[in-house]
Amino acid sequence: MGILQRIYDWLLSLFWNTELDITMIGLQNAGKTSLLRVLAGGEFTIDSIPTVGFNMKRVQKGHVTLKCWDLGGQPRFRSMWERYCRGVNAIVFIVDSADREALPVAKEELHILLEKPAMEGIPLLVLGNKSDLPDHATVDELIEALNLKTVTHREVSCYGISAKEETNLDAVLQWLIARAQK
Ligand SMILES: Nc1nc2c(ncn2[C@@H]2O[C@H](COP(=O)(O)OP(=O)(O)OP(=O)(O)O)[C@@H](O)[C@H]2O)c(=O)[nH]1
Ligand SMILES: [Mg+2]
Repeated sequence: MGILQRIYDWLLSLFWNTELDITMIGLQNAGKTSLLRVLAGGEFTIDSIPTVGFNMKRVQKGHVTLKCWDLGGQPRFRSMWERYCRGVNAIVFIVDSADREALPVAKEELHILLEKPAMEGIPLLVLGNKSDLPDHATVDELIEALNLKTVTHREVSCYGISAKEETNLDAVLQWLIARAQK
């Protein structure tokens, strides 16, 4: 590549490339790491290893780079969620929609986090993952179970997805990329 072309590309990236910070949280086994792997163009694996601490991947979509922080969901890692959610462009809260017994704990952890003053106004995308499994909770059921109607002073959306079958992932990317226009 010629030097002029390289300077031109560099200038273009300065003006056009927007990087968004996204943090993915949720209880263990919800599918955060699986979702991020698939969004980044990788293969879905059934034997995904529980995340110790955190994991970061960049997802490039046109002129927008999504810098995604995927945090561990086991109880011992939940206290660090707040630190990684401060100042981000969006929080993605993922639940296993087929594990109805885990929803009360998920609701509690979500609301504990959102009540923190530093979380005020940060857009929230709630994803009910594993829609490929039988008897999964619908979006309406998730809105109810997670008490999402009480979440105010921020943008909130809730989608049903499957990282495994790659269902509805375009909607997820569209929603995240739209945070760049705000
Ligand atoms: N059927 C089905 N299984 C899924 C889906 N997404 C993830 N899984 C499985 O769920 C399990 C947990 O996935 P992970 O991505 O490791 O979950 P995590 O939320 O990152 O868990 P922690 O890192 O411990 O917080 C793995 O066995 C995945 O294969 C999905 O859409 N459908
Ligand atoms: Mg993980």
